[in-house]
Amino acid sequence: MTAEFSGQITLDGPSGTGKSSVARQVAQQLGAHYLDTGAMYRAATVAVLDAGVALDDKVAVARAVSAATIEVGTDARREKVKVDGVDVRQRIRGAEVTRAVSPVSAVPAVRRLLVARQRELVNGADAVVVEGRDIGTVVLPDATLKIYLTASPEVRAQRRAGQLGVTDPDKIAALAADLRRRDDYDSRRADSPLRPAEDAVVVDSTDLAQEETVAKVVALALDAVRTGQAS
Ligand SMILES: Nc1ncnc2c1ncn2[C@@H]1O[C@H](COP(=O)(O)OP(=O)(O)OP(=O)(O)O)[C@@H](O)[C@H]1O
Ligand SMILES: Nc1ccn([C@H]2C[C@H](O)[C@@H](COP(=O)(O)O)O2)c(=O)n1
Repeated sequence: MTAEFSGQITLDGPSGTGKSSVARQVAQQLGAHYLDTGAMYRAATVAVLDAGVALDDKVAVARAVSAATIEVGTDARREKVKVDGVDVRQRIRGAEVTRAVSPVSAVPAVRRLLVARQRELVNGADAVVVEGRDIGTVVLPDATLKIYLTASPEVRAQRRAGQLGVTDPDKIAALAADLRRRDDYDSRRADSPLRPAEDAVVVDSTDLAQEETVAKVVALALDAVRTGQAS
């Protein structure tokens, strides 16, 4: 563990670029807290699905999210995601939630609720790594270091296949289509679309091993603290 870092690191980027894996490891190496904001939108989606409301009924969607108690932890070594006291760590990664999360997260009232919660969770932490889609642009615009993580669509689909143990080429093609569909939705929405912050450092991990990506972000973070700026 390196104890030299204090401040906020944001890690945004498209689906399957490795944000969660990299952010968690960077946080562990820097002794920082870690917040997975995608898990918060996924937990909100569980609440919406369980309320049985139509995904295009924005008022009902926001009401369902507001009525639920969503708990997401910030310990980089122990994942905690609960909805109304129920552990949903596995459920939020399933196909039902993954299909519904983009429309739920595009509802402005849902974003207002969760962004406020995200700021509450990280403010006060001496060191924190926060990953998502709008962290550098909206949630923490004054962060110490902003990273925008990318990788080619082919590599992202292969990584997701490896994560799920999928080898059938047709299924890998379906995973690639799902990544494209989600990125398209997340980048085209009106409220807080996926895009790099103007002052973000773009890290292309296409040809990097995960440990190399982590090492690069850790080096940038320590450099940002030393020089007082991100790049
Ligand atoms: N160079 C690399 N950098 C980051 N992750 C990598 C790398 N190589 C392989 N991976 C793997 O890619 C997979 C996808 O990573 P992860 O789930 O962290 O992505 P993500 O961007 O958080 O995805 P999503 O936005 O869909 O939640 C993981 O199994 C991770 O270990
Ligand atoms: N800051 C964030 C984080 C996530 N989302 C939305 C868009 C994603 O498709 C979905 C799931 O995120 P993942 O777990 O795949 O990182 O949540 C968002 O809009 N803003």
